[in-house]
Amino acid sequence: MLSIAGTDPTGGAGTAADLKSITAAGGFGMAAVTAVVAQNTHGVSDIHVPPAQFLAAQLRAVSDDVELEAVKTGMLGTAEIIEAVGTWLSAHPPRVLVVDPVMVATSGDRLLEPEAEQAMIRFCSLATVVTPNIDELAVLTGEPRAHDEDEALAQAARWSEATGVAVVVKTGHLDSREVTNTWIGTDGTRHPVHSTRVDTTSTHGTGCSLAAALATRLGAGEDPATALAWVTDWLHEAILHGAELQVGSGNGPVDHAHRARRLAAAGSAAPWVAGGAVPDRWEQPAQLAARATADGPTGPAASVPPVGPWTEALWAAGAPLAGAIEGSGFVAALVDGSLPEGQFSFYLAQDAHYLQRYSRALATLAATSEDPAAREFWSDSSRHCVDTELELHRGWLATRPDAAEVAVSPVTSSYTDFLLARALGDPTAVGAAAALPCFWLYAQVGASLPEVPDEHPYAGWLLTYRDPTFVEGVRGALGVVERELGAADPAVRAEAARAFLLACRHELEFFEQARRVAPSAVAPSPALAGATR
Ligand SMILES: Nc1ncnc2c1ncn2[C@@H]1O[C@H](COP(=O)(O)OP(=O)(O)OP(=O)(O)O)[C@@H](O)[C@H]1O
Ligand SMILES: Cc1ncc(CO)c(N)n1
Repeated sequence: MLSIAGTDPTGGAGTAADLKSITAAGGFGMAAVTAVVAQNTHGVSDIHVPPAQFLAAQLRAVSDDVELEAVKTGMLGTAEIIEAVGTWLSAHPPRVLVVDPVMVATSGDRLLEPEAEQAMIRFCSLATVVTPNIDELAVLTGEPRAHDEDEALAQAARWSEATGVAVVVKTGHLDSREVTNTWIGTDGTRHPVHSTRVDTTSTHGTGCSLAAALATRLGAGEDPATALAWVTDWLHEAILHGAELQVGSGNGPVDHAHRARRLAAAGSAAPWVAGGAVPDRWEQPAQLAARATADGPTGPAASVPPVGPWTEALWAAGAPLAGAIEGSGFVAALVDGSLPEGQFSFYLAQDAHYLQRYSRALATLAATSEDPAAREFWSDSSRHCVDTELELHRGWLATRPDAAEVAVSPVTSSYTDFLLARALGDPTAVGAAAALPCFWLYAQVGASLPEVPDEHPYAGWLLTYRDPTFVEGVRGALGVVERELGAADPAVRAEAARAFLLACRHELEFFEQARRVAPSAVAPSPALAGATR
């Protein structure tokens, strides 16, 4: 996959952004340089354009040796450069050509000579797809700048029909809470991909990154809707975490590698509970908390407080995981409402599988507990799972048949198999401690907002887990676990603490799993999306 673009020595835009984006999208990146640009996060200070013959020599060096899947062009700078690239492309037409008609940088600096605009407009007709921002779309079409998305879509559709080139309409420059990228096919078909706006100044190079990643996915054979959904989702994460890079003091770059790092961490086979985190024999409550907090973060206070020394020690040991859940991408987006609907649907479909199995684990605890109060509690909870709690799931999934059909995932089955094994094969103190995080940590997330606004897209979910009946259930579970631990042998108690911590970690994995599948696996089919939006 070849990028033909200018440079950015601070790594945020141009060929540097393209190579990082191509890598992130799963391709092998190559780059031919059109212009050497002295720029940083504050803007462009100088541009050196090497002779056009020299670019032609670079391109020949590539095509003499390498067969390309796709080409992306960015900053072309001058009419001579545009012509050199056009000549080379005509001799070596790639299967996929994405043209990002770069004219003006986010900083406002011109990256194309004004007299080269007409050449750029003609050049665009060579493309499979062009990715103009709102201002560039106006230049391309020779029409006034679109005021809103509908106007931009109509402009793009007219231009696309006339030229036979597809357009991705990007609403990044419009003032809206949603940012939508829409693929407009030459026959007028539309594939909208919705994303939420990130309040950030780290958007240097977003246009380059989108175009390069899109070319890579299309070059790999993905259809336009699937490719654009992947790119938009990946770029959203890169923008969201761009500021953490702390690169420059102006408009910073996006973090192209954030997803790769997150997935690498998720793939780690390191043990979830370190050897020695739990004593072999747990004799005194403080033994556990002391070990768990000696070398790690402490975490938030429990929204439903512990009911005695044993559950207090469990919270202290599990609190870093409660903190990790609170700060996880999935839960943070669920709580602030920016979670893509497809991810929520995937999560909820898995949770429906989970609750069916969880209810069996609770019924097992009801059957094996000697204490009549515990028996009654587990039995009520088992039923509550499948009647009341699952109502939420049934309601949501009834209108999303594609999500409702998703089979049980490996993360869901490893959690539920673990719970069932603890309930079926271990002393009841262990089974009870394993079942506790599902109550306790859900109440924790349910309580994260002081108030749930009516228009919150996931209000139903948040309200379920802050409901007084649910919180009462959490207290019930805490009471049972406190008594079970108090009565247990120290070795069994230690097993119970281990099971509790493992279950906390399973909870984190369970929430995060929806961010580890491709958007095409969690979103409704494109046809359905078109019909429902
Ligand atoms: N603030 C934001 N929040 C969420 N997504 C954004 C934001 N800004 C940009 N994007 C994403 O990046 C894509 C490209 O952004 P934009 O429309 O700003 O392109 P551009 O102007 O060509 O970029 P460039 O600054 O590189 O020239 C958008 O379509 C959108 O997917
Ligand atoms: C080289 C280059 N290409 C594109 C852009 C647009 O962001 C930029 N700033 N620099």
